[in-house]
Amino acid sequence: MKIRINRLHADAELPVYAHGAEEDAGMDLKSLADIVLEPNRPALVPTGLSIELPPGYEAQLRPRSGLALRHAITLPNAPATIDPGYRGEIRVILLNLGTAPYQIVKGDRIAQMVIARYEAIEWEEGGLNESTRGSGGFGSSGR
Ligand SMILES: O=c1ccn([C@H]2C[C@H](O)[C@@H](COP(=O)(O)OP(=O)(O)OP(=O)(O)O)O2)c(=O)[nH]1
Repeated sequence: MKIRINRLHADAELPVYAHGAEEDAGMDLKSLADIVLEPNRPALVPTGLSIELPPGYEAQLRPRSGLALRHAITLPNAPATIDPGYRGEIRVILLNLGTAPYQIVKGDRIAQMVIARYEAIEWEEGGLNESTRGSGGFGSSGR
């Protein structure tokens, strides 16, 4: 499917699948700025992109596993939600869980974006059907 996208800055780059749409779920998002990530200080990183998702679709932003493993860089709000009605710039909240500052350079791939369908639901109040689990949870079935 086609999704409308705007570059809000001449240097903004469209997200791409690294191995093609058949093999990847996530497209890499690139930073539009040089930013130093200080340990334990969330930073808002611009992408220079805005999109128009059809109703029933969201974009989810997720960490890149390489950055997470090698540099302890994550998205504290992952999976971040980009709503179909949002027309502003997509920005990525990055958090450095390491102990040393980490330099993000303009053009670095900082996160991945997955386009996902969701159900728009209405609540129906009333009796709930019985189930085997019932109200058990939080380890009730043992280790
Ligand atoms: O990492 C993120 C998270 C959100 N957004 C944008 C798109 C999203 O549609 C909008 C609102 O996000 P969210 O609903 O998570 O924010 P909120 O804290 O609940 O604020 P709001 O009251 O604006 O909904 O902000 C981003 O660009 N990056």
